[in-house]
Amino acid sequence: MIPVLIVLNAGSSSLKFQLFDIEGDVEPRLVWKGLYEGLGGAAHFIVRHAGGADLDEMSWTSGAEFGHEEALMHLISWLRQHQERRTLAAIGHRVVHGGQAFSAPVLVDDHVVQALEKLVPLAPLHQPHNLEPIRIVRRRLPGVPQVACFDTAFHQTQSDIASLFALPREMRERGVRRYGFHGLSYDYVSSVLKDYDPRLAEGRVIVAHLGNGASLCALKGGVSITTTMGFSALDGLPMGTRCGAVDAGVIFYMLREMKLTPEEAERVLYTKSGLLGVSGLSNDMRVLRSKATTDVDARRAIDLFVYRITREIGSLMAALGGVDGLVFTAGIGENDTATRAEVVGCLAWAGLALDEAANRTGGPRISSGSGPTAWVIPTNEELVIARQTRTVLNATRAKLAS
Ligand SMILES: Nc1ncnc2c1ncn2[C@@H]1O[C@H](COP(=O)(O)OP(=O)(O)O)[C@@H](O)[C@H]1O
Ligand SMILES: CC(=O)OP(=O)(O)O
Ligand SMILES: [Mg+2]
Repeated sequence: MIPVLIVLNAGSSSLKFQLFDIEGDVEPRLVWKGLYEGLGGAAHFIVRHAGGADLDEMSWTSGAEFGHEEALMHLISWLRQHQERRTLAAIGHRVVHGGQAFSAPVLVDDHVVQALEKLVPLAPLHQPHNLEPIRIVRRRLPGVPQVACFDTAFHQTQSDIASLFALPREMRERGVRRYGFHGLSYDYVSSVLKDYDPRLAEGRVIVAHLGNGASLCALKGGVSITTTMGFSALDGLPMGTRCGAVDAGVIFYMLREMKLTPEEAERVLYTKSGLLGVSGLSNDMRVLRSKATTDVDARRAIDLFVYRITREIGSLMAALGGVDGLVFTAGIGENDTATRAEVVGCLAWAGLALDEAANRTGGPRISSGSGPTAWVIPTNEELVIARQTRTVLNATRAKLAS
C-alpha cells in the first residue's frame, strides 16, 4: 500500500483539498486536487488529476444541508472508493494563526486544539474555518494523525525589533506583536528561488503574495526578515475585502462617533473594505480590470492597490538595504499582467525595467536590463503543507520507536 496525505485548506464556504503520495524519500507527489464550494448552500464538488484533467464532479441542491462535515466525510468515502493500493497516513491542515506558542508545524492533540481556538479572535476570517475540519476528523476519524501547518511560522526569523509594536511592554508580553502571514506561500517561493536564479536564493528578495489576501515579505538568504502583515491578517496592503493598514484612530472614530459596535467595525474592516470597498463593485481583480476604463471607482481601487504595493516595497527595500529581485505570486500576482506592469513601472527609480513581452506570457523572468530582476513564480502552499506534515509524521514515528 502507498501511504498518502490529504492536505486541507478550509475557508468559510469552501474546502480545498489535495492528495499526495509520500512513498519513499522523495518530494511528496500530487495525485489529485479539488474543492467543495458553496458549502451550507448549493454545494459543488470537483476533483482533477494532478495534470489538470477532470476526474469527477458532483452537485447538491441548496436545501441539502451539505456543510464542512458532510464534505469531509464525502471526501473520505470518495477517496476510499478511488484509491485502491493507497492508505491514508495523515491529514495536513493550513492554519493561519499559530500565535506565540507554535513556531513550527505540530501534531494535533487536545492541548493544540484548545490553544488554537484561543487565536480565533486574531484571525476571525480564517481560524474558525481552519479548525472546523480538525475537530470533525478528531470526532469522526479519531485514529488519523493530523498536523497543523501555520502561516505565521515562517516569520519566526524576524528580529525582535521587526516584530515589535511601539505599545507598552505588557502588551508584548500578552502576545500583541507582529506575526506575519502567508508563510506557507513564502516558504514555497523561498524553496524554489535557486531553481530560477541561484544568486537570488542568497540575496535580497521581496515577494509579493497578491491574492484575495495580500502581503509582501522581505527575504534575505531565503528567510523572512520582515513582512507587511502584523498581529492579524488585516495589516499592510489593501486586499480583496480587507482594508490593510489604517490609522488606529479610525477605529475609535467608528466606535465612538459613528456608533458602530466592535463586531460591526470588524466586519467593515475585514469584509467590506479593500478593493471591494473602494470600488463599490467587486473584490475580484478580473472584474475591476474589465471596468477600469469606464468606472472611476474601479480605477481608483486598482490605483490605490498599486500605490500601496509600491510604497510598501520601498519600505521593505529599506529594511533589506536594497533589493536584488522582486517576485509576484498568488491569484493577482500570477495572473494580472497589468498589476505587475504598473508595479514594476513605479519602481523604475530603483532600477527595475519591465520586459513587456515576457510579462505578457507570464515570465518567469519579466524584467530586462542589469538592475534588480522581477519574476512570476506560482505559489504552492499545499506542497509545503505536505512536506511539513510528512516531516512531523516521521519525527513522531521515530520518537515512538525510540
Ligand atoms: N486571471 C486573473 N486575472 C486577474 N486576477 C485574477 C485572475 N485570477 C484570479 N485573480 C485574482 O486573484 C484572487 C484570488 O487569489 P488567490 O490567491 O487564489 O486567493 P485565495 O487564497 O483567497 O483563494 C481573485 O479574487 C482575483 O482578484
Ligand atoms: C492569511 C491570509 O490572508 O490568507 P488568504 O490570502 O488565504 O486570505
Ligand atoms: Mg490564499
